[in-house]
Amino acid sequence: MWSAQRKWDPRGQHCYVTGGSSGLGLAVSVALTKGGADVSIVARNEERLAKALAELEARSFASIRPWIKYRTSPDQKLRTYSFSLSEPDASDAALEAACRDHDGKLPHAVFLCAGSSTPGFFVEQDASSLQKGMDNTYWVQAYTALTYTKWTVRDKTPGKIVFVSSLLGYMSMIGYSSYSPGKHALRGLAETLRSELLLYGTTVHIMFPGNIDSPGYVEENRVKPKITLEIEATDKPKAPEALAEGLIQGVQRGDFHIAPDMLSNIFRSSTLGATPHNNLLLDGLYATIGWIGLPLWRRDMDSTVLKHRKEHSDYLAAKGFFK
Ligand SMILES: NC(=O)C1=CN([C@@H]2O[C@H](COP(=O)(O)OP(=O)(O)OC[C@H]3O[C@@H](n4cnc5c(N)ncnc54)[C@H](OP(=O)(O)O)[C@@H]3O)[C@@H](O)[C@H]2O)C=CC1
Ligand SMILES: CCCCCCCCCCCCCCCC(=O)[C@@H](N)CO
Repeated sequence: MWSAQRKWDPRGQHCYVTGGSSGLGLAVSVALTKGGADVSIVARNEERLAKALAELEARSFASIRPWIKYRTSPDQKLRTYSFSLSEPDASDAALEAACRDHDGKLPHAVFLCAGSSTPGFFVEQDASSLQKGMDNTYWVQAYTALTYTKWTVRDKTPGKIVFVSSLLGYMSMIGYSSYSPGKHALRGLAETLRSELLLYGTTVHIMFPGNIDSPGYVEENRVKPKITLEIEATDKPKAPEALAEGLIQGVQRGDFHIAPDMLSNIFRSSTLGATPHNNLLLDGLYATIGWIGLPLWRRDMDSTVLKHRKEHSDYLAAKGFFK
């Protein structure tokens, strides 16, 4: 048969979604619930977790089965767990709690959507804010991946790990010194694991989305430098639901690097290295667009930054930076 591998089907699978109480993670949780999966959501804030669960359990009077909106069966287990995933012990405890509710069995797949961004100028950072940056990009996903890998190997069950990086895991620019490094680090981790976890039959994916129209995006924009906002304006935020669909389709196609839109594909194809292609022909096309377009874009961005010198200096002076 030509269609050698069957498409991944969430039905009946236990999916563990970190950051599932908001934005992309919530949209992924909804999509997986619609797909018939058991969904375990992990995040910190209990109120938001409760709201997310209410959303998953929402009823719709428009559907043929008027009491159910997303569920495909009354047997689906939809659960939430409050843990801080930037701590190693709490990450283990969260996974353990979700296993406990599934007869001790590990999730079939982990969707690592948790993360956050606090943009700002590098000169305004300190050791603690840079470390927090790594906590909220890299460690918040890496600890779970580590424990999940150990436990699946121990149980001799193959797993599935899906990381969420960002366009800022392919490139970077002014304002992202506390965020972009951790998102690049996730790429390095995913690349290592794609290779190493072949030993155990565990599959690894990583997505690189641009701006997401999420509560987290609203939050980060409150502190985002004006110049960063200006440069980013090209990348209109996308609906979490559309990106969640792109994420799940990418997993189903077996893409290692999941690029949910044109920009993501351009950056992906321009920085492939030894990363597997998604589509040899199209990747060549995207790389060509990038080869021409990216240097022009970067030159334009550099001149925008340079034009901002005076305003930036005034800003630092007003903050008392020079005294
Ligand atoms: N927003 C954007 O423009 C972009 C975002 N991304 C990435 O996509 C992912 C989703 O972003 P977005 O949809 O904006 O998400 P939101 O900021 O809307 O939600 C983030 C989720 O992660 C949880 N979370 C954050 N930190 C922790 C932690 N330490 N422990 C446990 N849970 C945590 C939050 O819950 P709680 O706070 O209650 O713990 C919440 O459920 C993130 O990894 C983000 O970096 C990538 C590209 C663009
Ligand atoms: C032909 C080539 C054209 C290139 C145009 C490139 C435009 C890029 C815009 C930058 C978008 C930054 C997204 C940040 C997402 C993110 O992770 C943050 N929201 C988190 O803080």
